[in-house]
Amino acid sequence: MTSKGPEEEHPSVTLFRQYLRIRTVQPKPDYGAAVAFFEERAHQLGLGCQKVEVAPGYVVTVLTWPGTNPALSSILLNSHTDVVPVFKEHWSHDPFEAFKDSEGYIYARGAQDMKCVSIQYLEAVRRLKVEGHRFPRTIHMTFVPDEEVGGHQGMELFVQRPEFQALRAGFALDEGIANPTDAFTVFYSERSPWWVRVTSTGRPGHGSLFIEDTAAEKLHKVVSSILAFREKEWQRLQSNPHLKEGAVTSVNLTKLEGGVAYNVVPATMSASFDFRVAPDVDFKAFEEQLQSWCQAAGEGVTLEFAQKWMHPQVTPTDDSNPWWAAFSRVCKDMNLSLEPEIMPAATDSRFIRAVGVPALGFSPLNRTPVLLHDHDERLHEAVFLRGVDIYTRLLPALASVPALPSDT
Ligand SMILES: CSCC[C@H](NC=O)C(=O)O
Ligand SMILES: [Zn+2]
Ligand SMILES: [Zn+2]
Repeated sequence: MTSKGPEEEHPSVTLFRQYLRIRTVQPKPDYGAAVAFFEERAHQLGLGCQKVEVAPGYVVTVLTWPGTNPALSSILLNSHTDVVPVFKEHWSHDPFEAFKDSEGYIYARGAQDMKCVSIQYLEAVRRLKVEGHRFPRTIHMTFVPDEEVGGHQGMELFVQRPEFQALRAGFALDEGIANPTDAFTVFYSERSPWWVRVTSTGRPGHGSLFIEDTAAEKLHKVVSSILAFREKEWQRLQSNPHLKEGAVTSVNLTKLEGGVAYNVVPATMSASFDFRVAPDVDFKAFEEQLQSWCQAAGEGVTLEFAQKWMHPQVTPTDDSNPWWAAFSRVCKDMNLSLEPEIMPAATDSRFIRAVGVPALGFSPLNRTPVLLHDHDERLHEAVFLRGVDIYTRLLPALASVPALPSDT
């Protein structure tokens, strides 16, 4: 694939690169610049623009293209504006310069996750508007803060607000993950994040003695139980070619804390785990399992949750779901092959589905190595532009889904 010279760059690519240069990087994203960028887009495209401050300094920007039949529920196109931090020394190019190499690869934090999608939505809407189309259903684009740190000051608050209700969303698209093959991955559910800290307390004393009932011994037991469970889930995934990563429960030990000196046996130690619980798990039984591992380790071992998502939802991927029918029909017509999966990580889709709005996680990026959150995150401009084509076909179909019982 060759790229055009800068003077011939496709204007959608130029806009994408402009957005990539806005430093909405955690932990201190420049949200003000992003909001101003989308307000400007609304102005240029002749779209409605609403700013909803869900928490001080956390604004959700909503761009609206009204449909011809306001009685129908709307299509929600969601994207988050923040991006994860970088390790600059590991990048071939400045991650906030949106450098394009001679082959057409654009290097930038957010190139895949998910600034591409925000601009692809906008450019598809622009094309359709320029061509003079109108569709029955209203299309809302929401640009939300805070997803990369859990969405608690973003979509989680927004879905509870009257402004969200007023959008009357019937169906949503949100982010997916790139696929290195010819196929496109589409996510119909997500694993639930459970962040668990196990704290063990025990007898302290001199480091030279055989102290009994130490915090470390008991913590070790819990760690062993949990890592044995991890191995079991890993084997289950490995041994069944039909299972994808998101269909089993994963866990990683991500933090160990405690201790003050080599020769002081500490009274407290803790271990933190990032669990991602598969949607078909019995959540109550699973929590009891965690508690019983703690109890089995001995007295004084407790657990607390830093995240505990309890509302997994599945968006049906069969023709009983008219949104899926419309989505998959377009993909079929365009000869795109789809791989429906459960999202291994957590996105804002979980908040959308939890308030009863069916959602698909879809980033139209095939033939692209998975580089989200990685060094040298990049996207080829041709793949980006193909994604605009795909939304240009998807939006008319979704915004023309005939009236549904749920619309009334
Ligand atoms: C559990 S809130 C954190 C959300 C985060 N989302 C994207 O990476 C994730 O770790 O999945
Ligand atoms: Zn993302
Ligand atoms: Zn991310």
